Amino acid sequence: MTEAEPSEQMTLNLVHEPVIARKKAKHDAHQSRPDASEDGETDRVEAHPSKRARITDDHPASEAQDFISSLFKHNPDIPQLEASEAVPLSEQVFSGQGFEKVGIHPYLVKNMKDAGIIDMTQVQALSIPVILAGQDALIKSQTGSGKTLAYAVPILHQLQAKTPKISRSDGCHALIVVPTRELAIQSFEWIQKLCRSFAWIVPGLLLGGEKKKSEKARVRKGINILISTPGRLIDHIQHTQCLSLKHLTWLVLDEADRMLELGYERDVQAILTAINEQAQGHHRQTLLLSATLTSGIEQLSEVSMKHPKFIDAAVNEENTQCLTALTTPDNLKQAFIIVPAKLRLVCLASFILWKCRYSKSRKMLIFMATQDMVDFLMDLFECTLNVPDEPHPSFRPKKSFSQMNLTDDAKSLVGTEFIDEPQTPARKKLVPIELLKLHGNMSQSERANVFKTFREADAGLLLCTDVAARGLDLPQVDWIVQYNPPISNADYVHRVGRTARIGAKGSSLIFLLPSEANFVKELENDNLLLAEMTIAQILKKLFINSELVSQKTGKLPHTMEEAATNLQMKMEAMVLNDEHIHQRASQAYVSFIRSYASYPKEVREIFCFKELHLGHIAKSFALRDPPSRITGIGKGNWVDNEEKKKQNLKREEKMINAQKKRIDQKSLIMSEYSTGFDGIDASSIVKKKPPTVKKSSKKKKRLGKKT
Ligand SMILES: Nc1ncnc2c1ncn2[C@@H]1O[C@H](COP(=O)(O)OP(=O)(O)OP(=O)(O)O)[C@@H](O)[C@H]1O
Repeated sequence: MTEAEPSEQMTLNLVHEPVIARKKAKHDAHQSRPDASEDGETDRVEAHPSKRARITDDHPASEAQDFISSLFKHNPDIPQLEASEAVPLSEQVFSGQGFEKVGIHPYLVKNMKDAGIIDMTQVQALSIPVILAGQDALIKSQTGSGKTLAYAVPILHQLQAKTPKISRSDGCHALIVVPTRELAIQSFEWIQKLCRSFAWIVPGLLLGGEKKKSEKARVRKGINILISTPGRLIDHIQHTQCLSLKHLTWLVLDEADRMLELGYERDVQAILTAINEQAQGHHRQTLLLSATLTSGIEQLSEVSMKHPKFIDAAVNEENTQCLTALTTPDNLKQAFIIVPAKLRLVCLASFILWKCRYSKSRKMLIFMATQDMVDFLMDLFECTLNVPDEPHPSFRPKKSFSQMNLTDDAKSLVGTEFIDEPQTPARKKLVPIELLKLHGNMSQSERANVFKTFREADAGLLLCTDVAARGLDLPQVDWIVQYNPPISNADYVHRVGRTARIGAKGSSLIFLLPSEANFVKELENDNLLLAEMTIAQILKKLFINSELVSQKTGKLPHTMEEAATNLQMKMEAMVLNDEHIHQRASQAYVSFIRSYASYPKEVREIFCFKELHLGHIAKSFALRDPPSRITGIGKGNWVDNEEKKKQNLKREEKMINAQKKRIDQKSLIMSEYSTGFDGIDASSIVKKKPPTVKKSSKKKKRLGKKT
């Protein structure tokens, strides 16, 4: 691969001494960092722990060195981070009180009991009485703490008690707006479960992806509790005359802070305008919920709520922090790893093998920056991690000790040394890793299928974009990996919140480039404390368990570096030889570069485009082409005849056109939250200016009031 190497030759040292030295230097202060290793190991990694480390006569050192590509050379240094003073906020999950305590209807209590829900969580105990009292509320509690039931239970309790009984012809009494289709489905399923004993209350779901005609027919029949995504809802408000909001009493905006971002505020404003027009004079209660409430939420509360009550489940006598403070579950172990660009891919693949094949923790979510990255890595891992290695055809393994019909005496003469030689691995039956992907550019039926499959699976790996970052309740996820960092601390909290839900244990790992190391500090400023994991910790597992032989010799690796190189080579060979995967790799690379260039300016100092070494980044996509060749931009004079040149130009043009659709971070993320609603220009609906998000310390203080 052609790379513009830095002038100074730097070699990444994978043996553990520097880490130990660093640990020593940090010593006392470092004790505040939790230990990253989730299986009770320390950070210590023996450089060459097993018999494979020995270089025999058949494998002279020079040959072993040959195996090592430039993966471990010319990498930037890994910065040493100071220990943090941050003290994470703690939030109690359960309240220790039953739902009867707040006067909830016994049938509702029974329906919850049937689903294994007995005691209220802290946020439920705080919110339900406020909602029952008819007050508007701004509700914040950590991810996975039961906010759905915190609003659904009191709404249903009041709906069933209405006299005369509500009927389908009334239209919508409660409207629940959520940012993604998956979250809409999930909330709908819960409301359906709770409604079981109240047959006259009809919940309904509008989320696009389904024919609008059949959605209209369902609206015409009558829906009392309507759950929808914003775009689709506006479409119906505009075009479905039978959608009646005149009896609307409850408006719930779940993931309220998300509703303020990325153009959603216009949709929300349009929904509020429609409700105000149709339900004039009718008492309305508005509830805004999220695990993170940014200061901008106050503008939304000002336009949509009257004298709202602020509920923060983390606030208690000891902790009086304001509503905008970030909290993660106590049972979540968070770690970061600083990986130079060239080693990113192999570290990710090794981490997947470690957690999804070699250990018991086997349900993992990996967040990526773009849809193209998800598509590419899905295909690449399917073809490499799930396909056993073929030994090199010319390789003739020596007979193993057990294959030689030696007498016991002869065996003792030969000695056990002989067994220790690296052999062609026995053709073990490979346990495939269940790979799934989820992003906003998939059909609704595909998305629904993946969501259902992953939710029900005991093990598996879901590669996804931020479409899965908010609200999704996926049981027993062991690991959250952020292969690309999020654009804000709040997004970090939502992503890691897909694990360690409702008191369960979970772990998370974020990959950072050396130039991005300050993101750890940024998180610490919000009292989010992460332990450091090292590259050696990950690659050690690959080496010990290696099923990957060298493509060159067909033999097992002798060192950790060699094991990593074998894996990287396998992936590079796949990209090189498979036109489809090569195309995907190139698109993924371009999409990554574009998304990186458009990080919001608040974090651009950390995610600085100029710090990217594009040649090294290309390696992290298993591409051997020089960057100019991948993007088609720049000098790269790499074709040797006119015909080929034309073909390549065409290919590049096609690729760049495809990329134009996903040109910046904002539109990228908007597409992730696509509601399935096409062809409507929100600006044509809303004339009123949306609430602008300003930072105001005074207002922050007001948000900080205790409930
Ligand atoms: N009182 C309870 N007891 C036991 N489990 C509960 C209780 N309330 C909710 N749960 C369960 O907790 C899980 C998380 O609930 P929910 O999805 O509502 O969390 P959330 O706070 O909305 O999370 P997020 O902020 O990620 O959206 C669900 O599986 C739900 O069934």
